[in-house]
Amino acid sequence: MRSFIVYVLVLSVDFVAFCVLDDRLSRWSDQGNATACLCWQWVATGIRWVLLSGVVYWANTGSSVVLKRWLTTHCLLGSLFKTGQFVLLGNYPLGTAWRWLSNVLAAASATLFWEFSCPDKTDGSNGKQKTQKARVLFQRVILLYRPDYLLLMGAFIFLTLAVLCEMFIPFYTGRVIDILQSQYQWNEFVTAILFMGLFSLGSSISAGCRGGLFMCAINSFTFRVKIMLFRALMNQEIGFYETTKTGDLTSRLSTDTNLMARAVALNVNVILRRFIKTLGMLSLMLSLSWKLTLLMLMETPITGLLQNIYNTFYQKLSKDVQDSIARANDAAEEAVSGIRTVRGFNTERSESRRYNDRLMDTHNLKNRRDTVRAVYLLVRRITEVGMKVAMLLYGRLIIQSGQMSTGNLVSFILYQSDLADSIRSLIYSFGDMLNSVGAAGKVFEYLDRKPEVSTEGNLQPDSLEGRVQFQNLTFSYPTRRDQKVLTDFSLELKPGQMTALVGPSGGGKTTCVSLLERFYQAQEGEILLDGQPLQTYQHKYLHRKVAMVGQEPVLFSGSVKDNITYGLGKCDLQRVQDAARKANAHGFISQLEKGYDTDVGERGGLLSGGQKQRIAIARALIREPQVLILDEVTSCLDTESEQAVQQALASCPNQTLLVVAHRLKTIERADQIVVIDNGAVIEKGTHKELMEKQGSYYRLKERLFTDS
Ligand SMILES: Nc1ncnc2c1ncn2[C@@H]1O[C@H](COP(=O)(O)OP(=O)(O)OP(=O)(O)O)[C@@H](O)[C@H]1O
Repeated sequence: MRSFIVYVLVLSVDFVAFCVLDDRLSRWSDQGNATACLCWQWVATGIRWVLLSGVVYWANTGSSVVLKRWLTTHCLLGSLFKTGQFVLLGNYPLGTAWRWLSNVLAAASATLFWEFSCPDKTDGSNGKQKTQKARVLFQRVILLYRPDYLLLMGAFIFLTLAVLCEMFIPFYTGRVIDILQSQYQWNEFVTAILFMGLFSLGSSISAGCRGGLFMCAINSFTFRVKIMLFRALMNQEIGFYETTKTGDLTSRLSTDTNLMARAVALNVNVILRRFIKTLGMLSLMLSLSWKLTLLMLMETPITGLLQNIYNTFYQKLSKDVQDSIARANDAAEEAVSGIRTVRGFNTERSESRRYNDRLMDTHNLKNRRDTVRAVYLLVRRITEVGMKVAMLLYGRLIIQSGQMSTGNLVSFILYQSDLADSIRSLIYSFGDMLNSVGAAGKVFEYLDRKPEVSTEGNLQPDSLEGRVQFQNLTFSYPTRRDQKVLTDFSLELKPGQMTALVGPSGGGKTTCVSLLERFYQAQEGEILLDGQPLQTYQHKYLHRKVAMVGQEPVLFSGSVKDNITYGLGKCDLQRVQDAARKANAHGFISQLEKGYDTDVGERGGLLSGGQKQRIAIARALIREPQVLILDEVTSCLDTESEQAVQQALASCPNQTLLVVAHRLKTIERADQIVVIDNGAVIEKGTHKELMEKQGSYYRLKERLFTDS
């Protein structure tokens, strides 16, 4: 309400001041002294500005930036407008009230333009920080381009050449028209045509070279960044993958790296090209007619405002479309990768519906985005036509007064449409560049991310006993920080001994294994291997010495041999076969069509669950680990295979063996059975001891192992 009163007060004071000052202005005008009129106009502007600022200061409206800007624009614009009018026409065709109203409207649109195009950077630190961040990101992208500087430099040279050549084509078109209109000399005409042809050819060749070099630079940049990003992602801890959506990661790798490459090469290409062209064309246009140029430049703020409003809406909607496409892709990927479950539960229709709904979202968003674009194009065309009409009318005037030839007007109009395109494209590319730099920000976020579970240890002792101590571990998963899975958990695994973890489902057995594999970092306590904290060991060394076979063994596409030697590089076949024999896998592998060279299919899809499990065991055994972890491995194995595997494991007397098992046979022969429930050890001992005790293990045995 207070602001409203202030605005009304300011407008009233302004109206009175305007009337009084305008009276004086009219008198100068009546005397026909245009120069004195213009000078008085500027003096009046100063007086009004001081007066209105005084009112705002007196009303103590705080630091209303919009009001101050409006005031300045409101006072200044009239004078600027009239100066332009004076320069172009030299008279004042409007009455006092109309002039005041046109002043108000012009100032309001200028303020709006100001607000949209240059959001306040001093108002809050946010805008400033954003710009600064964009600048830093941009610099980083440029630095990443370092290996391609030569290509970029070549591209920029061709860019400049292409633009220079392009600029002279309309000029010579106008000349040819002028020559044709006069009693021309044949050689004059041929020379003009020849120049036009030469400049066209030069522009095409240079543009081609420029495009090629830029594309080369972009491709090589994208290739490098993708590799860097993938490497950085591979180093992240498991928790990172649990908290980040797969769709996000793939879109960083595919879309954002491309956008980032475009940020510099394509946008800078466009911006520079357009900038050089704009400057060149402006100087050529000024030389043709500075009055027409001035008139034409009046379109720029309107074009800028339109483009800026459009960019804001369009970019937001484009982002929404991207997100919705990612959601639709997620739904499709989930259904395809879980097709067996989908079929098993007869959910084909509901999965199709889910995908359909998400696609529908994308479709609606795309429609909205395209409508915004259509409206923008319509308004833009109307503005363009309006400006063209104004220019032709004014052009007629100056041709009639002999200040310009027809050919020059044709050249000018050709330049004008090009210039309008250049300015629009400059504004768009600038917005797009900021957008692309935003994508770069997301890529850098992952590139800079330090994994929470460090892999930077460097301890690699020659011999390892394999004594593992879990010391007072407290742990909760990154996705559920408030739910403690292990509380003050302590346990020792002795070398040469087999420890079996048992307990009700969800008790925390697999969590212990995951911590020993360093998939996660406990919040409190630590795990020692031979008395040294696990994180001090070198990453590669640790995973050679501590090997695990998980609940659901994952194989990668490739041969059986590739999968067994996974991560070891070259290994001779004998070693591979020995490991396969220990895992009771050699028999079935030998019967496969190509033996160890047989392809296992994507994720090992061409093998049975038990076969995959045995290959996974062979993959762990070939490393001859000092600590071997088997997490419910035997669940997929038949009794015969299980016995064979047990025997093989018994043949490594010094190995520390940690087994999570549900089969009594596996557990019975363990040196130590540990019952885990609710993230804590509730009972410990040999099978015999625990049975005699008739505690948790005894009850668990009754409940869980009766099938054995
Ligand atoms: N990645 C995860 N993120 C969040 N919570 C998890 C995760 N994995 C397991 N949990 C939770 O941690 C608890 C312990 O799970 P854990 O897998 O260690 O149990 P378990 O004893 O191995 O069970 P099971 O015998 O069924 O395999 C459970 O409550 C489970 O829901």
